[in-house]
Amino acid sequence: MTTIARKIGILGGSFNPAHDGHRDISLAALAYLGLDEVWWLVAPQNPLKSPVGMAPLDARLAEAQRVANHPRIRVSDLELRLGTQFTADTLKKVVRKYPHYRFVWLMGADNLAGMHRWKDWQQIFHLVPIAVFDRPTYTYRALAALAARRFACFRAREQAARTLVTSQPPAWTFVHHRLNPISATEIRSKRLWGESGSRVAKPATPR
Ligand SMILES: Nc1ncnc2c1ncn2[C@@H]1O[C@H](COP(=O)(O)OP(=O)(O)OP(=O)(O)O)[C@@H](O)[C@H]1O
Ligand SMILES: O=C(O)c1ccc[n+]([C@@H]2O[C@H](COP(=O)([O-])O)[C@@H](O)[C@H]2O)c1
Repeated sequence: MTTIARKIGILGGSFNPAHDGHRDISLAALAYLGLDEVWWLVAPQNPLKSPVGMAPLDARLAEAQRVANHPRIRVSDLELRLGTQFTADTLKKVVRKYPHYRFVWLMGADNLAGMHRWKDWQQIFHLVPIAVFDRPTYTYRALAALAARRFACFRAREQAARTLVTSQPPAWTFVHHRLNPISATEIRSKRLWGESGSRVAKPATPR
């Protein structure tokens, strides 16, 4: 009897805080990519972002759990437990730790646009397949970026998205879906300034 490997999408992020944009692309990933689960890997600290204004990991995990609210979205502190900060290192360890699972890295178009600044970014393409979800204002920048151009010949048709997770990397696709303009930056600025526009004495931490 052959066992069918579980298909897992990994959405790495700062989740400072988590919001419906994360949930929307996770639900789209479950449906379009035919996944069993999506794991939200809440990053202790994105190496390219400032730690200033980054809420404590525990608070971000708790808020992510509240926002995810779905039986097939798991919120995880795996990077903390693995002791990794860079995605290439995380994915190497994850693939080794779960040899019977199949993984696909999920990210928004803004991340593809800047991926050539990540440590060992080309290695990431060789570790797992990648699904990029369109995001308002980033479509062109993402598809014109160095990562998209360098791996252009490994781009799979969107219609073949269901087979992406079991494809041999490098393999990636760009998913068009119902766009959501929300961002954590916008949420943080509203919390800091209040709806009236006057500055309020609220910390930039999740509720
Ligand atoms: N509205 C959205 N549409 C598509 N992808 C998104 C959206 N929001 C976040 N993502 C993706 O989710 C992942 C984690 O994002 P992150 O936690 O940094 O949220 P963010 O809203 O981009 O935060 P910030 O505004 O602080 O940079 C990234 O791959 C990002 O591209
Ligand atoms: O590995 C890197 O060099 C690297 C640089 C920037 C971002 N990342 C990862 O990209 C994911 C998205 O980050 P963020 O802050 O945009 O949500 C998250 O898992 C980060 O750890 C990784």
